[in-house]
Amino acid sequence: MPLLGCIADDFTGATDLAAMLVAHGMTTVQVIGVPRGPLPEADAVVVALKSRTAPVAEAVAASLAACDALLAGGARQILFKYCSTFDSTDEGNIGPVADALLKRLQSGFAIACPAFPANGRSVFQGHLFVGGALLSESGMESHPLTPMRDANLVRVLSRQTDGGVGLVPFAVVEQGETAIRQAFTRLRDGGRRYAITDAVTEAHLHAIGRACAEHALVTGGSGIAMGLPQNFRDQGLLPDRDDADALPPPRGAMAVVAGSCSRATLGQIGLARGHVPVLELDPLVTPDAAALVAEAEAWMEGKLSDSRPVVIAASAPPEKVAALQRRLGREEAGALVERAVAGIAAALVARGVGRLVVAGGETSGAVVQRLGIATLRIGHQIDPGVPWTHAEPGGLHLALKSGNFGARDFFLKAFMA
Ligand SMILES: Nc1ncnc2c1ncn2[C@@H]1O[C@H](COP(=O)(O)OP(=O)(O)O)[C@@H](O)[C@H]1O
Ligand SMILES: O=C(O)[C@@H](O)C(=O)COP(=O)(O)O
Repeated sequence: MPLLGCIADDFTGATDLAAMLVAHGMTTVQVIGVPRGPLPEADAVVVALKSRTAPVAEAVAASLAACDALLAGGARQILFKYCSTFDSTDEGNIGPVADALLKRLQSGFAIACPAFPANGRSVFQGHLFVGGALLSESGMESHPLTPMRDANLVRVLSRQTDGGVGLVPFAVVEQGETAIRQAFTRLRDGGRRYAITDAVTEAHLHAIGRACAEHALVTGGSGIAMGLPQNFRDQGLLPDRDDADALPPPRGAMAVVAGSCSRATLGQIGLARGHVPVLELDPLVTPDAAALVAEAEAWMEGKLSDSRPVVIAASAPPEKVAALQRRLGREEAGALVERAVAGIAAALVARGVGRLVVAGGETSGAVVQRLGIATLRIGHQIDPGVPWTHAEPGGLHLALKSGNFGARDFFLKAFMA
C-alpha cells in the first residue's frame, strides 16, 4: 500500500519526481496513465499523466481519476507534481487541477512550490528563477506549448484560480519549519487557498516538507518531495532503505530521440554531433509524420550499435518552431512532431534498441504511449531529475529527459557504465 500517491502532469516530470523519492529512500513505481487495477507494491506510486497541455476539463478529469485510484489504494497524502518552470497557460492547468484536487480531498489550502535547486530552479519573493535568470528571460518565454512570460508566480497562479494566492517569503522560510507552519496558518485563516512558498536551498525544501506533514495535498516540482519521506519515517511507516534504485542489467543497442526544443537539449544535440551519428530532421521541410519516420528508418540502417548511441532529433531553434506553428497551428505542429518521434522510437526498438533516451516531456509522453508501456521501475539518476528506468512490458531501459535537464554531454554520459 503506497504511503505517498503522486499525480504528475507529464511523463518526464513523473520520472524526475520518482527519482527524487527513490533518492530519499522510498521504493517508487511510475504508472503510465490512470491505474485501472490494484496499485503496484511500492512506498510511493507516481501516476504519469499527459495533462500539462491538455484541455482544462480533460486535465481535471484525469487528475481526479488518478487521485481516486491512489486514495482507494491507501495513499495517505497526495502530491500534485508540475514542472519546475511552472509550465502552464493563463487558462491552466495548474490552478484548475489543484482546485479540483483540494475539493476532492475536502481541504482548503495547499502550497505551490516548484523550486528544484539541483537544477537551478529557485523561488525568491514569489519570483521563479532558472539559474540566474528570471523564468521569463530563461528561454521558457519561447516554449513551443507553454511560453512563460511572467516570473511572478503569485500573479501566474492567480490567473488560473478563483482562490486567493499568498506568499511565504524567503525571510520566513529561512527561519524553518515552525515559522513556515505559522505562515501557512496565517494565510489559510486569511482566506488564501494557495501559498507560493519561496525556496532557494535544499534545506528550505526539507523544512517546507516537514511543515506540510499534515497537508492532504502538496503541489510543486520534484524538489518539494525531498522533505516528505522523513515525515513517514517519523511516523514509523517507512523503514530505512539503501537499495531503492536497483534495476536489472541493460542490454541491446543505444539510441536517443529528441523532440524538445529547449536550450539545454539543443546544446546536448550540438555536443553529440562531434562524437556519435546524429540525424537532424526538419519538419518545416517535411511536415509529414510518416515521411519523417521513413527518412529516419532509412538513415538508421547499419548504424545501430551496443557500444555508442545514435541521436535522432526533430528539435529546432525558436524561429523554426515559430515558422512551423504559423503554417500548421501550435497544437498541430507539436502533435505532428510528437507522432514522428514516437514512430521513430518504435522503429528503433523494433531494430534491437534496448537503451533509449527520450528528450522532451510531451515527446516522452508520446513515445511511452506508442510503445505501450504500463509501468516504469525507477533506477539511478544520470543527472539530477533524470533516472534510468526499467519499462514493463518489454524490459526496455528508458530515460525520459525533461527538455531543460542534463549536462551538455548528457547523450553520451547516459550510456557510460
Ligand atoms: N521543429 C519543431 N517545430 C515545431 N514544434 C516542434 C519541433 N520539434 C519539436 N516540436 C514540439 O515541441 C514540443 C516540445 O515539448 P516537449 O517535448 O515537452 O519538450 P520540453 O521538455 O523541452 O518542454 C513538442 O510538442 C514537440 O513535438
Ligand atoms: O520539474 C521539471 O522541470 C521536470 O520534472 C518536468 O516536469 C519537465 O517537463 P519537460 O520540460 O516538459 O520535460
